Amino acid sequence: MARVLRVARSSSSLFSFGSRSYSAEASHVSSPPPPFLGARRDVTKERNVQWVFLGCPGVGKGTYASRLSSLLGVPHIATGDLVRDALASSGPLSQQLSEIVNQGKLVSDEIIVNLLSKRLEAGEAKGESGFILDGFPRTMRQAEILGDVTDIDLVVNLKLPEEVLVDKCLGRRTCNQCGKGFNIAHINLKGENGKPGISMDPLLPPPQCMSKLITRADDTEEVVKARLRIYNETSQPLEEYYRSKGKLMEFDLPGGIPESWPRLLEALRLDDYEEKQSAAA
Ligand SMILES: Nc1ncnc2c1ncn2[C@@H]1O[C@H](COP(=O)(O)OP(=O)(O)O)[C@@H](O)[C@H]1O
Repeated sequence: MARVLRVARSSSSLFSFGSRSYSAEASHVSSPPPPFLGARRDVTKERNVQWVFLGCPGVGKGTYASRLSSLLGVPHIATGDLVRDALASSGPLSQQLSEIVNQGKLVSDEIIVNLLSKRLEAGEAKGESGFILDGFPRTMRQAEILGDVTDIDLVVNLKLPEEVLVDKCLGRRTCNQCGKGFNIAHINLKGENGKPGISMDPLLPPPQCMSKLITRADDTEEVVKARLRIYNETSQPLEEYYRSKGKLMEFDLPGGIPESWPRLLEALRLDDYEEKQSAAA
């Protein structure tokens, strides 16, 4: 992060990110857009990447953000994980969050900014630099706050047909021992009206995880549909906001991981990244 982000909680209607305070209502965009560094830039020579992943629930943001973060050596920070960690802890915040999350609603900007600030601050203390944000920003207000405190290089918007998203959310499973994510859904959507079909094999767990799979409490059909509706309402302006800054990269996933991963690396001009890294070492 270019600047240290500190959380200084003030009154209930004011919250802070970095040196700035925000009212819960007012909205503004301050600094002019930073220069577009983008994916074409040689990530080996500059500071670590500061990227954002946008996309509907179930699109696979977590999977691709996590793979890229391992490749680029930057932390993958998923606000959904921060919320689930806070939910798992005891205390009043956990109770407050569980009601919101289990209805598929968004938690307040104040709470999410506080959770993210704390996570970034802890990372900085450990010497982390750069990040791939997954699930943040989710609202225009969050995007404006983020833009006030740091430069985002690139926003990757992952896309899948809506019909696929619900099935993918319902197929999600996590091993409660190793923490890895899997998906048991078989997707086979036929192409129509000029749109290509899409098929995805399930991502099945290894035998040792099979009996330890858990499903997220908010991955029920009703809650997933509510999350998709809320995402569509709040994401449109975000896409436009980043598009107007020349930072948005749209990426239609062509299928499952085996087809999509190499194409995503190509789109990010990272297809020969590993080779370049070992040549430079
Ligand atoms: N940036 C955010 N703003 C508000 N709420 C958030 C944010 N990120 C995560 N959450 C909360 O955590 C829940 C789970 O988030 P996530 O794991 O990103 O799920 P999804 O599958 O919907 O992308 C969301 O439904 C929401 O309640």
